[in-house]
Amino acid sequence: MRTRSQSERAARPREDGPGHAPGPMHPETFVQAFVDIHDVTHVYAGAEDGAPAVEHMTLKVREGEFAAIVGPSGCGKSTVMKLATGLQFPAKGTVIVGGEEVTKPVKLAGMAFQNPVMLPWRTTLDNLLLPLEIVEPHRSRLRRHKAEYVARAEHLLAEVGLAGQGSKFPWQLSGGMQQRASLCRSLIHGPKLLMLDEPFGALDAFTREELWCIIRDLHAEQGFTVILVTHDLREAVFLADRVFCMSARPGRIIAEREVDLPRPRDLEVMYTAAFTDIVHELRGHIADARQAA
Ligand SMILES: Nc1ncnc2c1ncn2[C@@H]1O[C@H](COP(=O)(O)OP(=O)(O)OP(=O)(O)O)[C@@H](O)[C@H]1O
Repeated sequence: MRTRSQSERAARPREDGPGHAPGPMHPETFVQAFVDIHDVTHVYAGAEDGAPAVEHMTLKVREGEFAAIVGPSGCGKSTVMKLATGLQFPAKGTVIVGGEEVTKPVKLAGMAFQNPVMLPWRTTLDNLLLPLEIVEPHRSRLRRHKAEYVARAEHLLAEVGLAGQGSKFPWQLSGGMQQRASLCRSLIHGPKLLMLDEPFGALDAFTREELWCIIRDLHAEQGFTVILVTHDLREAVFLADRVFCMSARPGRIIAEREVDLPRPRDLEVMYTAAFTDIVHELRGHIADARQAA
C-alpha cells in the first residue's frame, strides 16, 4: 500500500511562495514541490565550448511522487541529478529539496547508478553499511548501534530477494544481484529522496523487469520520492507517476506526461493499448527533440 495516495496529495493545501510556483501543466492540482528546480542554467567548469548543459530548466516533483526523466543522449539528465543532490550548483536559478535550498550535498537523498560500484574487498553487507560511515547522524551512532543497522541492512537485502547473501563479496554476486544490493545501499539511511540514474541499463531484459518490480514495491511500501533517469520509455511509463521529457542540449523540460495507469501495476500492463499509447506519445517528443538539435 502506498503511504500517501495521489488524491491525498492533491487534497493537501497549496503552499505557493517563492520557489514554489505551480507546475506548468497542472496548476490546479499542484501542491508544494519536494524537489523544486526553478529556471536553472548550469555550465560545467570544464566545458570546452562554455555552453550550458541545462538552460531555463524547471522541474517540480511532489513529495512521494515517482518521476522519470527521459530525453536524447547528452541532454543533461545526469546533470539534473547532480544539481538535485548538491554535487553541482547552478550558475543561475534555484534548486530546493525538502524545503531547503541546495548549497551542499543533500543528506536526505540516496543514489543508485548504472554501475553499482561496490568495494570488492568489503562484503555485500559492509558495502551496504558504507554510507552510514559518512552520513550524520548515522556516522556517530554506527559503532554503538551497529546491530540495529545490520538488522536494517539484512531486512533490505531480504526485501530485494538477497536474504542471507550479505556475507558474500560483490564479485561473488551476479550483475543483477549487485544492482539489487546497490539499491539497498542507496536506501540504508532511510532517504526521503531516491535518485536513480539508469540503474537498470546494463541488465538483461528479464532481470531488468525483476528490478522494476522491486523498486515499484519499495516505493509503494516506503513512500519516498523518486527521480529516475532512463533511456527506456517502457521503464519510465511502467514505474512513474509522471514522465518529464527534456530537449536536446542545453536541456530543459519540453513536455510532461501524467501516467494515469492504475496502481499497483503488473508487468502485464505493458501489453495494454493505454500503456503503448503513452510510450508512443513520449517517443514522439524525443524524436522531435532530436530533430530540433
Ligand atoms: N564534468 C563535466 N564537464 C564538462 N562537461 C560535462 C561534464 N559532465 C557532463 N558534461 C556535458 O554536459 C552535457 C550533459 O551531460 P549529462 O551527462 O548530464 O547528459 P545525459 O543526458 O545524462 O547524457 P546520456 O544520456 O548520454 O547519459 C553533455 O554535453 C556532457 O558532455
